[in-house]
Amino acid sequence: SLPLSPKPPTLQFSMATLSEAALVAASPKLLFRQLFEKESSTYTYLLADVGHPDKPALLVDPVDSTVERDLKLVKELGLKLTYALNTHCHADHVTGTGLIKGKVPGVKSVISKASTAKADLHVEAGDKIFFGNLFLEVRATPGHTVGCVTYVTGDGPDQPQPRMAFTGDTLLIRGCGRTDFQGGSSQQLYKSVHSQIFTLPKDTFIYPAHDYKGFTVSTVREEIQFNPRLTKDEQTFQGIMENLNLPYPKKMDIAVPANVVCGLQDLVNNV
Ligand SMILES: N[C@@H](CCC(=O)N[C@@H](CSS)C(=O)NCC(=O)O)C(=O)O
Repeated sequence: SLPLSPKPPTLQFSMATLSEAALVAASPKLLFRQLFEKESSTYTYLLADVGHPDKPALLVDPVDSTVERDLKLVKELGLKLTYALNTHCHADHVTGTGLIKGKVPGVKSVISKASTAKADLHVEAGDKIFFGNLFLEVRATPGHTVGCVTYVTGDGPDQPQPRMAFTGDTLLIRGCGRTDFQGGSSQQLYKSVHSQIFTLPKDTFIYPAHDYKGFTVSTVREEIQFNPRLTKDEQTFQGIMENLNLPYPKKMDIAVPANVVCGLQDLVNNV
């Protein structure tokens, strides 16, 4: 008789084989897009409740130079943009929130109260920003700037699972925001990340405002394990932050004054 040929291996994919961060947040209602602005390596996020008849949407951290692209996408997808949010007063690029307000009547700009920047809505820890039946919860995460917040998708039966945290510059993938200007404090940043982000469920997705190495998404579990700065004890972390020796952002002198007035330095009355 013929020798039995070995059975070809069957292909098996399990949750354990795939990187957790490669999975997309599961919600039949949430439309989610991650958009990139190359010059400042900034991520803008579009979220919408497509289970709601109006398809209300919001943008997190839009950039002035990519507003046209973002609004074209919003239109193509038939969404109704209701909010344009900033995680903080950015120092490296001009926010797109002011421009968006001028182009889409009714959109409200949002930033933290602690930022002292102009906006239609000033949020604080614990506030909820609803778009349709979905919402973002506000967590105060000062340290990169005094007014930094992290927006986290809601905790509830109809909200996206796993949760998603839009961390701005507080927590970057395998990094974190610098703490050497705009009221920055490495002590505060360490506390913010450990108390407000690392305490979220481990499968929570981390979506930062920047990435300089080509990463797109991480999870709380991954950052607790692999973040080269925030896995250290607080004293070592402070030493790391004091010795980053990063040059100031090239656009800082333009960006900060513009962003305190919603990105519209010359049109203060329109904010
Ligand atoms: N080269 C860029 C600015 C790069 C930079 O400083 N990034 C900030 C966030 S934007 S204020 C940061 O916190 N970086 C942390 C890090 O470890 O890189 C430019 O000129 O715009």
